[in-house]
Amino acid sequence: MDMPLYCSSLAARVPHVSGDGRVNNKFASNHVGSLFFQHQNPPKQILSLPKFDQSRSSSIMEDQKSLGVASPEPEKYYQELDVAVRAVQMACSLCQRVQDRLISKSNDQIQSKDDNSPVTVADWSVQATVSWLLSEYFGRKNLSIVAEEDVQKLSKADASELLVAVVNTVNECLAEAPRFGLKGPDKALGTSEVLEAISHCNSSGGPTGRFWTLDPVDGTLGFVRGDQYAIALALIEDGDVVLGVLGCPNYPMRKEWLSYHHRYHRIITKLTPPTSESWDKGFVTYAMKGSGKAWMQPLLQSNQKLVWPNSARPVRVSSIDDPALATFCEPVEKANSSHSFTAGLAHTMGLRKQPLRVYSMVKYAAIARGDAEIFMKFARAGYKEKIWDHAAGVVIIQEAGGMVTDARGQPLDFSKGIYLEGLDRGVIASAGAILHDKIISAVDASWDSSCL
Ligand SMILES: Nc1ncnc2c1ncn2[C@@H]1O[C@H](COP(=O)(O)OS(=O)(=O)O)[C@@H](OP(=O)(O)O)[C@H]1O
Ligand SMILES: [Mg+2]
Ligand SMILES: [Mg+2]
Ligand SMILES: [Mg+2]
Repeated sequence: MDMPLYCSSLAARVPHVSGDGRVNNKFASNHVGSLFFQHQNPPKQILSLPKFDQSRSSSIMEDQKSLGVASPEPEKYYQELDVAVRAVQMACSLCQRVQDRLISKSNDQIQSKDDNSPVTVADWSVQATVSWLLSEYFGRKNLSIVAEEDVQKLSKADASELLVAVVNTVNECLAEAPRFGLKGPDKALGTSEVLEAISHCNSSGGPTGRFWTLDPVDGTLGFVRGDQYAIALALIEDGDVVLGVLGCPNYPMRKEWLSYHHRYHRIITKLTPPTSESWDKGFVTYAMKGSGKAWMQPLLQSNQKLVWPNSARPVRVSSIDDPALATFCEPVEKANSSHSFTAGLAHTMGLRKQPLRVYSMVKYAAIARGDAEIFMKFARAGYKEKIWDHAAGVVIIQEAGGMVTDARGQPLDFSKGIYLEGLDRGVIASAGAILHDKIISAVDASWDSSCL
């Protein structure tokens, strides 16, 4: 039986890092477990690290060798991965609560940004919560985060109700931190602390050093429609995505329900709407670059405590390489990706199944866990893809055995700031090289006659 990458608990002793980045040695008292070891020479910000199981590490490294995967330093990112998975679990729980409220009563917690795209209490609240947690664990001073949202709208005079809703949602979520094995604040955060946590995520990334990238709610349109959405967190070092964590709170138990759309279900799927019990399954999937493995763990239920590895199991891409048997997914909105172009590609390469149109990076998760074989996105000319919309999904698919490139077969470049600069035409993800080559050839054959 495969084991998750590591199985220590972060929960035992956590340094308290104050707002200005100083560690004040105040350890959490309300944590579960005690599997920590003390570093001989503690690094500046982090005084304790999760216990690293050396015997497990060797077997991971052997697995990697047999897969031909170059092994990086195995324990380098374990603490980051541990905090990131727990933070995304918390964010999933936050989003589920907010989505339930949004769906049950229409209210003004859905706003439009300047580009007319939606943003909600959940987008700002997740960004504040994850930013606050990362600051606590890794020190605010050296923490760089590139994330989607800013405080412009929230800081306006007429947004006071919205801001109160965000502050309350953040505090409601952070109060639950101990259940997820993390330390929350000693007292509820004030408005300025919440705004500060959101606006701290204003890094612009780049080719050197380490930064996180966060899409607090990816597929906000799906989120407000009660449909699929994802929470995406990745760590990028010297331009490479080294960790990816994707929370998919509405991922259904049966993959057929992925194509279920609340508004159109009768016409499109002819499936009976799933009950909330079976619909709201969800999971968090994650991977560390070079490990040769990707994992998924179920969402924590309201009566549970997160005990690592929380029943994690490995995920692997599909072995299907015959286009006639493959399923491809793409964005729901035509405005985000040309459906007519992908329909032409599908015809050219012999894809027979109907496209699976799903909101958000859930599409990346679907490929990683073998529920679909291809993801394609061809945005209109002039649109520049942002790093937070792809980083987590890319490393998870790659470690699960799949491929992600642009339409020239080049890797996506996360080293050029907030955009995927130099992206050739579109993003293609697949379960393996045979399908991938066929898609790239089909794009080449169809591109000149397309209107993109
Ligand atoms: N015009 C245009 N073209 C291409 N892409 C765009 C465009 N506008 C927005 N976006 C980005 O698409 C993200 C949502 O992607 P999805 O795959 O979920 O699209 S869809 O809603 O299913 O159609 C969405 O992410 P979120 O804003 O986090 O939802 C955007 O970053
Ligand atoms: Mg997004
Ligand atoms: Mg978003
Ligand atoms: Mg958005």
